[in-house]
Amino acid sequence: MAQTPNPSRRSLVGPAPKPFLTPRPERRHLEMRWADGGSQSAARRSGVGAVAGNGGGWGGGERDREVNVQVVLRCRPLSEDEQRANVQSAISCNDPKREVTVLHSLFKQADKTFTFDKVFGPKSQQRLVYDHAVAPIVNDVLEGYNCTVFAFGQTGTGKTYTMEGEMRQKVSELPDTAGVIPRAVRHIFDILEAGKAHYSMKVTFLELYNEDITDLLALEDQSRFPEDRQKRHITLMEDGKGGAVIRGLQEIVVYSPRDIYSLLERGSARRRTADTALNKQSSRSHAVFSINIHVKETTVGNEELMKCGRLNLVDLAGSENIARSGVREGRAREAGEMNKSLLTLGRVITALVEHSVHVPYRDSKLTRLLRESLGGKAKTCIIATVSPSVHSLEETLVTLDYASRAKSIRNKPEPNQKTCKSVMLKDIYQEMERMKQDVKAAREKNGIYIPHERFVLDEAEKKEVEKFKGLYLAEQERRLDFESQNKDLKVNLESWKGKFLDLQEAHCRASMLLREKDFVISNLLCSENSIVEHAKDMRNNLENASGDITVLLSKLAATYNCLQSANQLERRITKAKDMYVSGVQCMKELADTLRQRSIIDAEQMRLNISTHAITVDNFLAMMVSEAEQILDDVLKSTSELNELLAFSAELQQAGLKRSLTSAQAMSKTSIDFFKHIRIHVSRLIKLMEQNQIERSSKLLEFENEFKEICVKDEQAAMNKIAAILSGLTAKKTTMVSAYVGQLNERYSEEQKHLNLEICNLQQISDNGKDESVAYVGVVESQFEEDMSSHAKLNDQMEGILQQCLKKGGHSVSYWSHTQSSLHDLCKSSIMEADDFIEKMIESASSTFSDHLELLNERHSEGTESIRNISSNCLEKDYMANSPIRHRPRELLTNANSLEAIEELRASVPDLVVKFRSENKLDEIDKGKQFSDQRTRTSRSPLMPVNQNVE
Ligand SMILES: Nc1ncnc2c1ncn2[C@@H]1O[C@H](COP(=O)(O)OP(=O)(O)OP(=O)(O)O)[C@@H](O)[C@H]1O
Repeated sequence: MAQTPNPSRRSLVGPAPKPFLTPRPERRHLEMRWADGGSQSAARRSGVGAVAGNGGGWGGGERDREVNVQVVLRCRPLSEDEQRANVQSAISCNDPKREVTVLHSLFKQADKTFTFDKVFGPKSQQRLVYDHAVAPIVNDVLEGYNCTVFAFGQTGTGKTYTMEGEMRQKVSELPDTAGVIPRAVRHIFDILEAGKAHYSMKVTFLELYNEDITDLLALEDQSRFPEDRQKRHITLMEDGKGGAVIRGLQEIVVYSPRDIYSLLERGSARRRTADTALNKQSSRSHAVFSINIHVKETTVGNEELMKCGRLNLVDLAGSENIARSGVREGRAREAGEMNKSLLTLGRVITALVEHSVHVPYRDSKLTRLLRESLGGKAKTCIIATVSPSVHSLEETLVTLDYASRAKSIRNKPEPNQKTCKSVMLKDIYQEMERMKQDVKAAREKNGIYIPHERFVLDEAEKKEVEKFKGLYLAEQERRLDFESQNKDLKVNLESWKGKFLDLQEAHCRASMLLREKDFVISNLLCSENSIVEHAKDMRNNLENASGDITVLLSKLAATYNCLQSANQLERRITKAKDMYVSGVQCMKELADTLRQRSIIDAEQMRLNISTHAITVDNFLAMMVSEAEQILDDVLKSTSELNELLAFSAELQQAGLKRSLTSAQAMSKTSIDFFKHIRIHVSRLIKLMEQNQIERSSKLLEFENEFKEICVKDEQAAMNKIAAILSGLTAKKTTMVSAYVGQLNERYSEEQKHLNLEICNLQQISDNGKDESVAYVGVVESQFEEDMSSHAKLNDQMEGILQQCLKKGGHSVSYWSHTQSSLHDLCKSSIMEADDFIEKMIESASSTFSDHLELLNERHSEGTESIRNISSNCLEKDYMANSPIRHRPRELLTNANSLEAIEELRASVPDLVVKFRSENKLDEIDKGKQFSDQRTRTSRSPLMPVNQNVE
C-alpha cells in the first residue's frame, strides 16, 4: 500500500519552514492516502512535493528481498460454558515444536498436524503473543516499513480478544489481558521516548461493514444538510498504481498512549456487534486500526529527513457457519456478506500461493485494503485463531488450512521513502492557511461563504466536472459497446482458437503418421533387400551342403554296415554276459560240491580208520586170550612138569630152551609185525600229508591262476565295466579264498585228529610190545627159577615138553596162521587205503581239470565280451546319427531357385499400379502426375494418409 511520491513535485519544494514535529492536537478532514500516509496526500493536494530520493538508507538489495508472510496460530481455552458442558478438546498445541495437531483420532481417523511460524496454546498469555509475534514488527514500523498484523478465524475464537483485549486508560500499567493494539501503542511510545526521538503520530480507525467503510473515529455529523453528510461518506479509490486511497477518513494526531486508548475505546464502542449463539459480543465487521508515525532523522547539512512507517492492526469479522451461529434474516445476510469478503480473502491467498497471474484483490473492499499486505511491499503477520472445541472442528480445519497456505505468500517489503521535513511543514502550513480562510469567510457572511478566488475556481471546476461527466458517460457507453463487442469477439476468438487447435492437432497427427509410415517403409525395404541377400547366401550354402551331404551319405552307408555288425556283436556280448554269470554260478556250485565231497571223504577215512582200529583191537584181544590160554596150558604143563620134574628135567630144559627161543622169535616177529604196521601207518600219514600238501598247492595254484585270469580280464576290460568287474572279481576272490581257507582249516583239523588216532595206535602197540617183553622177561626169570628149583623134574618135563612140543607145533601153526591172517589183514588194509587214495586223487584231479576247463572257457568268453563291449561303445556312437530322410538332390530341388528368390523382392511400382487399379484411383486422378516416386511406392496402409496430405 506504500506509494512512491510523485517525482514531478520535487521541484516544487519551497524554503524550509521552522521545524516542529509534535503539532498541537487538531482534527482534519483529509483525503487520506492509505498507502503512504496523510502527509503525502496533503502535500499532493497542496501541490507541495515530497522530497525526492532513493529511500535514504535502504539499498536496492534490501528492496528486492522477498520474505514470507509470518503466520502464527493461537488457540483459545475452552470457555466456561464449554467446560460446564464437558465439551471435548480436539486440538493439541505443541508450542516449542510450533505444531498444532487436530485430534482426528477421536473419530478413529489419523491425526493431522500443521506447523506454523509460532504456536500459542490455550494457556498462552497476551504478553507472550505480543512479545513473540508482534514486537519485531513494531520495530520494523519504526524503521520506516508499512506493517500489518491481522487476526482471522472462526467467530468466537478470540480475534478481538487478541487484537484489543482490555485497555485501562486510567492506570499507567497495562492489564495482563491487554491485546496487541494497546501493547503495540505502548511499545512504540516507549521506544520513541527512550530514544528521545522527534516524531509525530496519527491514527485512523475504520470499519468495513457490508462492503461499506465507516470512520470509527469521526465525530457525530452535525451538518444540517443530508447531502453534506453524504459527501462525507468515505470512499475507497484506486490510485492507479496498485494502491488504495481512502477519501474522507479522519486522521487524528496523538501525543500519548492514553490518547490512543481513548480513541480505541470510542471506536470499538461504535463497532457493530451482536449477540450470536457462538459469541455474546460478536463483531459483525472488519476493523482496521492504523498508526502513522513520522520520525525525524538527523542528516548532514540543513536538510532534515522524516522516516515514516505505518502499522495496520486488523481485526477481521469471524467466518461463521450461519446455521451454527444461529443468526437469522438481517444477521444472516450480514454473515453472508462477511463470509463473502472472507471468501475473497481466501481466494486471494490461494492465488498468491499458487502464483496465479490474476489475483482477485478487486473482488472485495477487504482485499483491496489488504492488497499491500498480501503479496505487496508491507511486512505482514497473520494471527490465525482457533477454538479447541470438538464442535468447531470443521471450521478449525478450514482456518488451519488457510493459515497453512498463507505461509507461502511472499511479500517484497520496501521501506517508505524518507520525506523532507520542510516539505512536510509547508504542506501543513498551506493546509492550515486554507482552513483559516474557510473559517474567516464563514464568519463574515451568512450562509456558506467561500473566498471569491475559490468560488471562481470551484465554479470552473464544477463546469469542468460537468464536462468531464458528459465525456465520462459517453465514454462509459462507448466502453460498454466495446465491451460487448469485445465479448463477442472473444467468444468468436475462443471458438476459432479451438478450431485452430483442433486443426493443428490433426496436422501434427497426420505429419507424425506420415513420418512414421515413411520410416516403416524405408525399414521394410531395407529388410526386404537383406532378406533377398540372405536367401542368396542360403542358396549357396545349400549347394555346398548338398555336396557335403553326398559325401556324408556314403560314409553313413559304411557306418550303417558297421552298425549291423555291431548289433550282432552286441547280441553276442549279451550272451557272453549271461554265460559269465552262469560260470560264476557254476564255480560257486563247484566250490560247494568240493566242500561236500571233502566232508564225505573225511567221514569215509574216519570210518576206515576206526574199522582198522577195531580189527587191530579184536586181533590183540584174540592174541591176549590165546596167550592166556597158552599160559594156562603152560601152567598146566608146569604143574604136570612138577610131577614129571624128575623125568623130564633135561627134556624140559631143552624143550623150554627151544620154546624160549621160539617165543623170543615169535615176540620178535610180532614186534617186527607191529613195526611194519607202524611203518605202514607212518607211510600212510606221509601219503596223506603229501596228498594234503598237493591238494593245498593245487588249490593255491588254482587260486593264483584264477586271480591272474581275473587280473588279466580286468586289465583288458574297458574303463566303463572295469570298476564293476573288479568289484565282482574281488568279491569272488574273497569268497573262493574264504572257502579254500575253510577247507584247509578243516583238512588240518582232520589231519590233527588222524595224527592223534595214529599216536594212540602206536602207544597201544608200544604198550603191547612192552607188556610182551615184560612178560617174556618174567617168564624167563620164572623159567630160570624153575630151572634151578625143578632140575629134578626134567624127565617129567620132557614128556610134558613133548606135549608142549605138540602144542607148540599147534601154536606155531596157529601163529603162522595168525601171521598169515595179519599179513592178509595188512595187505587188505593197505589195498583199501591205496584204492581210497587213488579214488580221491582221481576224483579231485577230474574235478579240478573240469573246473580248469570251465575256467578257460569262461576266460575266453570274458575276453570276447570285453571286445564286444568296446565295439558296442563304437556302435552307440554311430547310433547317434539320425537316419537320413532326404537325398541331397531332393533338398536342392525343394529349395527355392535363385530366380524364385529374386521374385521375393517386392516390386514397389507394380504394387502401386496394382493398388491403384484395384481401388480405381487412376480414373479418379486422371492425368494427375505423381512427382514423388517415394509416395507411389507406399504400401496400401499408407495410401489414405497420403491422399489426405496430397
Ligand atoms: N485466549 C483467550 N483467553 C481467554 N479468553 C478468551 C481468549 N480468546 C477468546 N476469549 C474469550 O472468548 C470470547 C470470544 O472472543 P472474541 O470476541 O475475541 O472472539 P472473536 O473471534 O472476535 O469473535 P467474533 O468474530 O464473533 O467477533 C470472549 O469472551 C473472550 O474473552
